[in-house]
Amino acid sequence: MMLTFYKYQGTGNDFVIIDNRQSILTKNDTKLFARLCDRKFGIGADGLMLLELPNNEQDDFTMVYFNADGKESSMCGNGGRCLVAFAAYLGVISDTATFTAIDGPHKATIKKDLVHLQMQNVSLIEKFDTHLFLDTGSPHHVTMVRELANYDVKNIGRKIRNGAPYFEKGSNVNFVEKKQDGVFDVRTYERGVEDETLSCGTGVTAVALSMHATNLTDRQEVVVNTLGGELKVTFQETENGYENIFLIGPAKQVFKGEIEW
Ligand SMILES: N[C@@H](CCC[C@H](N)C(=O)O)C(=O)O
Repeated sequence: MMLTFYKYQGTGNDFVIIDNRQSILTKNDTKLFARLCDRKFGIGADGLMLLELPNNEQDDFTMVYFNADGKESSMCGNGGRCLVAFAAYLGVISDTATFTAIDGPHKATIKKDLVHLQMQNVSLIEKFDTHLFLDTGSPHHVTMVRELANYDVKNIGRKIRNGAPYFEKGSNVNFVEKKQDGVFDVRTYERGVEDETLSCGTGVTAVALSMHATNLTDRQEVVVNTLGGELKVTFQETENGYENIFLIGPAKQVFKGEIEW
């Protein structure tokens, strides 16, 4: 049997997307998802998403996200932006979307080819001597480094991801360098891909909030450069933490295809 799929990328974080409104696949098809994400034996991607029917009257669709290892995971910011672009391509939405992902409800708008995705509020940023830790829909360890371009993200990231206090559950790990006020470079080791990816949207969001929380910028509009391109994060600091957080950037369809399954 042939399965129709779509390939999308958001600043180089790439995804297989399947229109699952007819429930052709289930969440238990984890071996299939891992095979489709495999860069040698499948299509190749950092993750896979199912666009499913909404579970309530407000939503346009439901987002279900799996890492490249085939396991369902927490929120994917770049994935969410790509799924909004896919929903527009399908005609499920025009230029605004309301959908639910594993971390709760999201709103998004498409403006001039950029997807503005609202992320969950963040009330807790844990500060340690060497790093910060926060959850922006997915868990993120954020640490400042020098000479980011030459940094061994894969090996040092893997060690932190597997070490205390994260162990098997893991964390994504972001290495950051300040470029100028309100502009930061980041490279991310992603849990579930178990490698560096070109970009991580929840990671970029975590970096922007962390930089503000540690006074490395007082701007509430932060530019974060990833290896795959530029993302912007806007937010408001309130007495409850950070609210009205938006992750803003491009999301492009790369190709459509069919694969035997
Ligand atoms: N690439 C993502 C994050 C995907 C989830 C992550 N790998 C995890 O398991 O925590 C993004 O753009 O946010």
